[in-house]
Amino acid sequence: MVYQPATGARDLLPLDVTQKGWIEDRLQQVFHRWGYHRIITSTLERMDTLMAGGAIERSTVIQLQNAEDEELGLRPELTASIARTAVTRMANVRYPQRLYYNTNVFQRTREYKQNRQHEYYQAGVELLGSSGILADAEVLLLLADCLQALSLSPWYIILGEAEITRSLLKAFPVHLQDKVRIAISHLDRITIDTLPLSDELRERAIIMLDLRGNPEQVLQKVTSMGLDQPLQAAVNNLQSLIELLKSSRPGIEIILDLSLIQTFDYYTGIVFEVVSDACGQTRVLGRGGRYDRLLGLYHPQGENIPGIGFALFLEDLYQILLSCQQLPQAIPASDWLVVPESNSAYTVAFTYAQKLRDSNEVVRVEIDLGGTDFQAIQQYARDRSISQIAWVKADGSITIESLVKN
Ligand SMILES: N[C@@H](Cc1c[nH]c[nH+]1)C(=O)O
Repeated sequence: MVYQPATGARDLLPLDVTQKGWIEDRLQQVFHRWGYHRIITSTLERMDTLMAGGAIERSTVIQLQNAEDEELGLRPELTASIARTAVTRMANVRYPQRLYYNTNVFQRTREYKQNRQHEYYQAGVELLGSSGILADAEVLLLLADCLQALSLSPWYIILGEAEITRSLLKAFPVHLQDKVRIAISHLDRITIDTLPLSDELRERAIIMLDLRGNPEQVLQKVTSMGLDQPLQAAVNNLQSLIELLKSSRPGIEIILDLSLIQTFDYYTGIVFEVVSDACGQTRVLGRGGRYDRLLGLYHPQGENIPGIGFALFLEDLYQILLSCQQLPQAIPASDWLVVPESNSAYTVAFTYAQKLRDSNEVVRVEIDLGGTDFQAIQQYARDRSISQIAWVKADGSITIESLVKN
């Protein structure tokens, strides 16, 4: 019998881990440079926590049952868990809180008409306790820094605003809102033409199809739709944010898309995706947005604390960086192979290897475990790109052999 991993689960081998680590290290450095601290929440959550935001479909969660008969699920994303932790476990902290994570998530997808479970990795940030465009801009500029740290140009941000989009959709009959939304987000003019809408509403849907592209033009178009005062204020806010981003990071590419709707539905302000066209691939590398009512759902007194964040998808980053040939092609080589030349040289070999390890924080030292001859040991060291062999004799004498790198 061959033991397989669970369907959709994955094992990462040393080279995969090296390559994933290369991405994670760069992202983590950026998160640290912006003053963010890592948080680790539980992989398992109660289903009611996961679903509280009303954002997660039960069927997409991999569920478990424990002895206490609690309904549990594997987290499909991190924002709900971090919101829960923040308001229950970090009750007396000062805001803003700058948190980041780098971890696995699980989502059940219905590929090939089967229920398949899948494990993915995400790295992201949540900035809690600040509303307003300064916090929005911080998170988007931090995202830009992440992309730069991975040298993934060209890339652009697709920016939307959940509240504006929701308000624009409210004009449509409730039972058609979803259809209109999906048609708009798929640029599907044919569906819009065939839906039972009044001429005025059809006209509105067609204008909405066009609310995507150059920010200045889109803002002008939406303003011309005759918005009420709160909606116009949200549009003005978006305009100020875009100006701030453009002046703080000249050259940043933003596509404004007021039909952008995210999978998770807890967003109350800006929503965004980051897309890269680097190395002949177009990929959505991450997404996020502002959620000012989510923490209130978990707060014992229902107090609302604003939040904004994003998640980057490590698999997509990996795929695009692989085609850019930017990822390490091998696992890190050891620096030393310490070879006891006889049974009585074991102690000396361990002592010498330890001395090497203690001399330098990043040195990698292997011990030869015996059973092969001189030539096989040299061949092993060459194959593994080990740069030096220390031949150790029982009398304590050590001969160092440097291998020329090929
Ligand atoms: N958790 C969201 C991304 C996000 C982080 N913060 C806000 N939004 C997702 O996985 O899509």
